[in-house]
Amino acid sequence: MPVVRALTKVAKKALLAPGCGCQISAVAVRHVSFSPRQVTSASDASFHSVSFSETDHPKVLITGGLGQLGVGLAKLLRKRYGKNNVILSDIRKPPTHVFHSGPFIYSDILDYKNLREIVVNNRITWLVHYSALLSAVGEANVALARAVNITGLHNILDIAAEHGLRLFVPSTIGAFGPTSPRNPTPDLCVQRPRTIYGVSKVHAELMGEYYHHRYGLDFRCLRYPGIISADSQPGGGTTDYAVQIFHDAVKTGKFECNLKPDTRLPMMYIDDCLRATLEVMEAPAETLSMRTYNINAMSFTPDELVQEVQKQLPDLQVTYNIDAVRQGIADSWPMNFDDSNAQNDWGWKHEYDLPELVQTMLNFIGSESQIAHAN
Ligand SMILES: NC(=O)C1=CN([C@@H]2O[C@H](COP(=O)(O)OP(=O)(O)OC[C@H]3O[C@@H](n4cnc5c(N)ncnc54)[C@H](O)[C@@H]3O)[C@@H](O)[C@H]2O)C=CC1
Ligand SMILES: CC(=O)[C@H](N)C(=O)O
Repeated sequence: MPVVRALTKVAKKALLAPGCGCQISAVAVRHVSFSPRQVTSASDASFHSVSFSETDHPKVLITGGLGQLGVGLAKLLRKRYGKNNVILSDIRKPPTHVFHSGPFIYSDILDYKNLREIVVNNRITWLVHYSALLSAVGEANVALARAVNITGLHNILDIAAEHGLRLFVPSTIGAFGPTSPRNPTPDLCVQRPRTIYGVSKVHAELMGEYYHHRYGLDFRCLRYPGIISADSQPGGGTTDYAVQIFHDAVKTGKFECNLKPDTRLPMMYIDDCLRATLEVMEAPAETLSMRTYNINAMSFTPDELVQEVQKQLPDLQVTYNIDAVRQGIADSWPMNFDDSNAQNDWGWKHEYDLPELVQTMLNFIGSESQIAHAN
């Protein structure tokens, strides 16, 4: 079956799925083979370039891949689809071990033509779009955050639509604001975030869903909680304290927390986050009643985290020096996340709660620091 016809069939099916805005299906299906961006070559203007057969391994490109999450995701996907089928990209220079662990390529998401060239030359079928400025660094540089998180996303959406890619874009607890229900926060509710990061992520959710309905783009999005990892550093967010505490506890026995002790936020261990990403990317389209899902694991305050860490390291000393910007952001975010739709639709279930998280983090960082001392 020619690819455009097949895609039209898929788009029709998607449009007829529950929650899909069926009343506009005739219009949307009629437009499914048009590219959202005017391109110079007529051959680029439809979904002809790459077709993804379910029996093949996907060919994956990860943007912003040198941040907290990208290297871990590449490792997981390479194990599953083969080393050369997953390309990491970023604008930074990769550390030696990352450079030697599989394909890496320079890609600035603000350079549309370069991005298109990478997708075409490498016959990319899945795109995981991780490039972003996070909440705290975004507030410190709004113009750059707007460019990377909004203009960059437009490039990604257009390239994904033109080349028939399956596109994953993460959203965040930061896509909610002070007028959202905070305990728990459901998938569908008021979203009026007060950070450029949150505004850009709501924009990404809405644009991705619009391209899905309008052009048949296979857009998939998870709203991540704050992610906690041992072997990668966070990139300037509000939830970073929950990673830093482990490093400081092991290395110095002292930790200065920049959020108030009773600030409750949803959090997740990185292995759960990356597995959820893989699972939603592999989920059959017909199981997805929505295209943007909350995912949840645990929820804790700095005080609760400190108490759990002190069960292992009783001498840990903690002081509080509140960062007004981060505290303001945290006070506007969800305290608990409702992920029942992800559980019901594609079987999401987290594995790590607070005790397992703390044990795993301390084991990892403790053994790393022993190795460092021995060398
Ligand atoms: N880490 C977390 O706790 C959470 C992360 N997320 C989302 O997951 C994604 C990945 O997050 P992290 O790895 O933590 O972010 P990060 O801040 O650690 O890494 C982002 C990467 O984007 C790259 N980048 C910046 N400008 C770029 C450009 N013009 N072109 C290409 N790359 C560019 C940076 O060099 C950096 O390596 C982001 O979209 C973030 O919003 C969502 C919720 C929680
Ligand atoms: C929860 C996030 O999106 C991120 N970690 C941040 O704090 O900005």
